[in-house]
Amino acid sequence: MDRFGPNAANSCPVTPLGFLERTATVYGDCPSLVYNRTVFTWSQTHRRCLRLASALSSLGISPGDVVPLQPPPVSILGSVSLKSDPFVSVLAPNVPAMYEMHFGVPMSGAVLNTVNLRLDARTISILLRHSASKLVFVDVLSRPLLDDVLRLFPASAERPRVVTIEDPYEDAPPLQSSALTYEKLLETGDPEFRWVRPRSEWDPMVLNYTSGTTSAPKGVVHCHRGLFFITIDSLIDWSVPRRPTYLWTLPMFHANGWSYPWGIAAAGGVNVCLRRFDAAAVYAAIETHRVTHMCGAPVVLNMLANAPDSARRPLHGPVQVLTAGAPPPAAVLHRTEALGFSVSHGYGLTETAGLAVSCAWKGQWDRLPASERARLKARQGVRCLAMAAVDVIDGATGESVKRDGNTMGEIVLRGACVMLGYLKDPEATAKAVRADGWFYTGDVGVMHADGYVEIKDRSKDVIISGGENLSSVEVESILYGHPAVNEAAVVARPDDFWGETPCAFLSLKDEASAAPPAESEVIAWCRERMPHYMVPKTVVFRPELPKTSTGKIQKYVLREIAKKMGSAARPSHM
Ligand SMILES: Nc1ncnc2c1ncn2[C@@H]1O[C@H](COP(=O)(O)OP(=O)(O)OP(=O)(O)O)[C@@H](O)[C@H]1O
Repeated sequence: MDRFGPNAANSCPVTPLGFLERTATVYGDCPSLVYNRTVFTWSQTHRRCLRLASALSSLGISPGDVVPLQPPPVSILGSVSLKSDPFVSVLAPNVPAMYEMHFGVPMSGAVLNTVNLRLDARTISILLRHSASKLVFVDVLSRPLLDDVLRLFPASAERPRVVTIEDPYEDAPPLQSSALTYEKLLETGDPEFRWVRPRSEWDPMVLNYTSGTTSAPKGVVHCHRGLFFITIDSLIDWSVPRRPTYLWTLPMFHANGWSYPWGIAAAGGVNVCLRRFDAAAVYAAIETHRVTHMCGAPVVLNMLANAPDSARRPLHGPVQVLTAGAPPPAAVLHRTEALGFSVSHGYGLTETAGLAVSCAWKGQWDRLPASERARLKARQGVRCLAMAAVDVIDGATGESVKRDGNTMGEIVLRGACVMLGYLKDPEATAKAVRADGWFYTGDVGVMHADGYVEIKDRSKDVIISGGENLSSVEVESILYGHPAVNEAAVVARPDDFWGETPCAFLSLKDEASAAPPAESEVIAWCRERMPHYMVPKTVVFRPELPKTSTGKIQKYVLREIAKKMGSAARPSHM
């Protein structure tokens, strides 16, 4: 047999950036993006992204061998050298420029860093300095936030150049005429620019900081190859057809919107951009644009399911909703599906750039009662096609746990979309990506007999009561079934006798405010539905539960509150 290997024709680096050119050829006249009254076609989006790449490249950002055809006027761009640190950060909601940057920035050879704009100024200033960003794009409404961020830079630190993204639909204080704006920058770019292809598919393409749910955010770096695989996988796994109408309810700054900016381009779909949203805005956008697809954390499903009648509109047809990012309680899935949404559930991390595992649906499950369907759908599922493997392993032995849906272990993953590593943090990288070939997620789960994985907790959230490991997620999912409960989070409260006991923090639905349940009622309700050791011994009502900027409940904040409560009085009845 001949010995074949890679050759010049089959080993060109893969990248999701190439999807744009193809889509502009096929769907050039079709709408690519809608934002208020602004509508672009795919050929316009393609040219705008090339302009952006060209303009950035003239700032000296590209690897050095690309000469811009029309050098921009120096007076507009000033002088800035981005050669040594090619990170370009952006602080913006889901507006057209944010979408274009997912192509235009890496097409210039730079690495895109989308910063969560709900973070506080201190954290953002740390992230910008950590990534040594030399250029920051900022949404016009976030200018005051960025000013605060820059004020926190030490006097000796180099400040990034700022480019403001204006918005004709928003009232914002006028900018100085000398200010560099996104559109001015684009005007300097060449729409025929030959974009900078990666020299290797392992070249970094994006940097994303994790949500900071369990600790300080970590800078996750992904390469072209990983993003190419996850993008294609995300389309196949969710069965996204050609030309979907996709509503941007998931922030693009959250793990690059699970890689759907590139995915919707690949499918030639319409990106419906929303700067801000609530239930009424989402229902209205679905009706106006005849949305077919949208993504959101379970908190978004909860918002849709618990929306007042005045905010709701009947759905025109099937709307596919993909949820991930936190455990979706079965009760919330059930309620959302009852409204006509077709919900798919997946699991992923910033470190996998999107969904690596999904609850692949089996036809025979359609015949089950709705509550049973929701229970099955709340499981995280099986590996997506492009992933090599997922397993749940015992921390001590490194062996797979029993497939009994009961034995807990750490969820580990292997596949092309696993990150390159954490920026400037070799220690954390080595802890997460180990020599045994697994990426350690830090999530605790079980493997069911049918090969489906289910998350039981994050390792830091597991409650150990009387020596028994107790899944806070399981208790929460039952609490979500209580008719008065809007949101539930269960954390450990220290206990002199049991070590820890479950403490439930609840926010109630608006309609329950007239006759809110008492703590004892909730406890009694739980005792009828779960083993006694799992029943919360304390119930705390709050108007709202604290959340991270990506909508995840901040359990560490609640854990601190529970810790301060000290040990509960020793129960006599257990
Ligand atoms: N379908 C899901 N069900 C349960 N949990 C999920 C699901 N999808 C994601 N998660 C949780 O979200 C985590 C990934 O979230 P993300 O990458 O946004 O940062 P974070 O882990 O919240 O923040 P940090 O790592 O800084 O604490 C997973 O490790 C898991 O705990």
